[in-house]
Amino acid sequence: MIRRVPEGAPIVNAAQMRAAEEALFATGMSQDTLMERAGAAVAEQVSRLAGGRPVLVLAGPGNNGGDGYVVARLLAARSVPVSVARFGQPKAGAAARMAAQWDGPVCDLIAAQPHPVVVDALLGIGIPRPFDDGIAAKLSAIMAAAALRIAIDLPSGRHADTGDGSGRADVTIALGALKPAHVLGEGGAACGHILLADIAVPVPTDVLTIAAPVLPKWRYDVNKFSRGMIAVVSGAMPGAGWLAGRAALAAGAGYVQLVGTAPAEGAPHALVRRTITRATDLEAVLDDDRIGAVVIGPGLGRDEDAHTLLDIALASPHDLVIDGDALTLLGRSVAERIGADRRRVCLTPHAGEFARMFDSAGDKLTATRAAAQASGATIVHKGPDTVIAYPDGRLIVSTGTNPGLSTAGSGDLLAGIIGARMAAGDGGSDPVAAGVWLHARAANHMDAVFAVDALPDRITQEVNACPTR
Ligand SMILES: NC(=O)C1=CN([C@@H]2O[C@H](COP(=O)(O)OP(=O)(O)OC[C@H]3O[C@@H](n4cnc5c(N)ncnc54)[C@H](OP(=O)(O)O)[C@@H]3O)[C@@H](O)[C@H]2O)[C@@H](O)CC1
Ligand SMILES: [K+]
Repeated sequence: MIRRVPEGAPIVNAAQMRAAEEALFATGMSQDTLMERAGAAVAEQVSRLAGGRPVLVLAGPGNNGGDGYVVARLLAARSVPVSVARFGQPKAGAAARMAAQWDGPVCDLIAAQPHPVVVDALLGIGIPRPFDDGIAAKLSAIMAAAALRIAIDLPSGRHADTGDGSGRADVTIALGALKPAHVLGEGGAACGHILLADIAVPVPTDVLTIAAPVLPKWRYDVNKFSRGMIAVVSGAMPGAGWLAGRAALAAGAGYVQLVGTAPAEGAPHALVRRTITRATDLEAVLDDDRIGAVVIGPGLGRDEDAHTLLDIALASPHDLVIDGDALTLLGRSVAERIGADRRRVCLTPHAGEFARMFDSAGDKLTATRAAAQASGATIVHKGPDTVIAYPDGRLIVSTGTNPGLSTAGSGDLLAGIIGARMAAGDGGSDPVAAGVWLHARAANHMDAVFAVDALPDRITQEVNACPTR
């Protein structure tokens, strides 16, 4: 299943969400009004998704439970069959006032009967404590019997900032903004499809989910160099370099050179093969100011030649995409090796490579942002939750991608696509995010199992479908 996650949506942690709500309350808005607004947005979605099936709302003691009582009332007003299973006494304030307005069927959670549609309003962004054994068993029976589980804000039991915990849902309706739990790791997967309810709470943040890119428009006099000339440095395993080069062509590059000491037999004809006799010959190949970006790392190996090739690429003035073995060769000296000059450097580590270069303790958003700021590079920290961090502190998260992308060669394609977009010139949206989006989008249009050799054609279709500016 490919999870749907809203594009270009803000992501904030629980403390930031509370601060945003407090700022709104300080302008005179009441908590009841905001809760009514949240409940209305959720009820609208639940009534659409339930399709007339009976709904059970599980209402907890906090404001998440308060939202649940509003949802129950608004569903009943739409003639949806609905009842409430209460967990704990609603706390004083808006939650208690909303509970008092529910005059429909209600029972204690422990006595609840199975329903086809369950709305989980037990716990939201409050810090969750584990449920006691009886409640946990009842909850899991109710959830297992439901055909559709819709969580308000978070699947109850998940920690908003980390996603740790045990709740699950088929659909999660995030209120006001996404939280890290919606996008990171196992917690993200546990949320199912994510809908974002706009409850008009301004949430200032520089962390967003990825959005469809706008690509730069070609000038009337476009040529193969201005479309983007890429040098893909190929190493001990030339197949990886071919994949990167093939993906660069697929993503719109005008001229892709595959440079390496191993003869590139069998590579697609559209790739310009430059077989060099010694690794040091790379210097002459890169002495070409038409080159828009150099991709190095896929299949590079870690031998002496690999070191030489990487040294030469780093010494060149070109924008760089550094992937695979080249990341491992850089290791902890990445910041000093890539230097602080004005060219753009993009590093594309998976979790293991990231840990060899940077401190990976803590959550992925914080660790990736710190790494980008320390190195001055844009970092694509790959995984089921790919985090792109820019040196200025911004973060973009790509999640919900076809798990079929987790295969050897997939990262080689990504490096090539990003290289192509970096070399394509200015005018569109950020080239690194564009590359990540194209890669994920192409994969989402494939079946669950596919060979990466088949992906470039799909990448081209995605490029052609993108708007230009
Ligand atoms: N702020 C606003 O105006 C708006 C907020 N909105 C909504 O509010 C939600 C946040 O509300 P919230 O802060 O009340 O936290 P929430 O997660 O509902 O409850 C925490 C409570 O649960 C309790 N508890 C925890 N674990 C437990 C356990 N195992 N067993 C028993 N109890 C347990 C915990 O108890 P404690 O640990 O404090 O003893 C605490 O009392 C947010 O997600 C959104 O849905 C929207 O309406 C928009 C307007
Ligand atoms: K919930």
